[in-house]
Amino acid sequence: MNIDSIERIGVVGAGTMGNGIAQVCAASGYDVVMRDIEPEFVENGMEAIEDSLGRFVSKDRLSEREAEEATGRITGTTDLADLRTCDLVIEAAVEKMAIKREIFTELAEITDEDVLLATNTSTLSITTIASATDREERVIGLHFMNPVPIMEGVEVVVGEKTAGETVEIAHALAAELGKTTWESDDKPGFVTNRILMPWINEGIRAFDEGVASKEDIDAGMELGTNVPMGPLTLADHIGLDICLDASETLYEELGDRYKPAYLLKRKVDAGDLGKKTGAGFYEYE
Ligand SMILES: NC(=O)c1ccc[n+]([C@@H]2O[C@H](COP(=O)([O-])OP(=O)(O)OC[C@H]3O[C@@H](n4cnc5c(N)ncnc54)[C@H](O)[C@@H]3O)[C@@H](O)[C@H]2O)c1
Repeated sequence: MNIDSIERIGVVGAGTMGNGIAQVCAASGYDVVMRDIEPEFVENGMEAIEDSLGRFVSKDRLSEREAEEATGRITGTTDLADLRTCDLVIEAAVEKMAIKREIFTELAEITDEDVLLATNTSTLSITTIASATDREERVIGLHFMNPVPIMEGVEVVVGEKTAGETVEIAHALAAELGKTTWESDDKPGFVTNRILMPWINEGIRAFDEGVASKEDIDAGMELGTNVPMGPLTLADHIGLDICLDASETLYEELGDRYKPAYLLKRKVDAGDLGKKTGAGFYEYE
């Protein structure tokens, strides 16, 4: 198995992330089979893809024909067995360990043994998901960012038993989709959500405790720290259920993370205050 042998990609889940992943795969020339549990969810996913491709066409970033061809490469289904001929599967169903494990067990049963199984989980352990299969070395985290067609980054998450070859294919696939990757070990929340979720929760808490209006909390973070969206707007974009599931996993695994970091105190005591002293976490000329 190598990147050139991948022609057909299965996507499990047709929600916010699943339909975005299906879209970028199809727009990059892959045949896609997208599965959800109800016909209505599959239809909604297909509509979201058509709308999104339409926006690319109206901004001259895609021709009408390319958009039509991309849509034509996607088949919707409610039957997981329709993914049996896929060369690689990306799971983007709900953020529940029991459901993901069930899906992975079934995927391992229906697909060829060398097929790579990736999960888009935000926080859950790749190793635990992989252990529901008989091919742990071929299971990996491919954590796309929302909205998938717009965001350039993909986090590659390496489980305890993920093989080097699987990691290589994951990076190569992301590159084929026009994405840029970074790698994380299989630790709760990986790089992104381990840092993002406490930030979102602190924004929600600040609002709840009357620090400022929700508009002013978002404006403060946007204008004050140069992020494109404040925490409350971003939480709405991600989906509050997804944020809660992710936060619960982090809380369960990592506990109270709000005390000043030990390393922060040590750096300050050492006089490494950042750019102004020439060294902080990075070194400056
Ligand atoms: N929303 C985000 O910003 C974001 C970003 C990165 C990763 N993720 C992760 O991506 C995954 C999907 O999140 P989402 O935001 O697309 O959620 P969503 O609620 O929009 O969509 C989830 C979809 O999965 C479907 N589903 C449930 N059980 C299924 C099954 N057994 N088989 C197939 N489909 C099933 C649901 O019907 C729903 O349509 C989660 O693991 C989430 O943590 C989300």
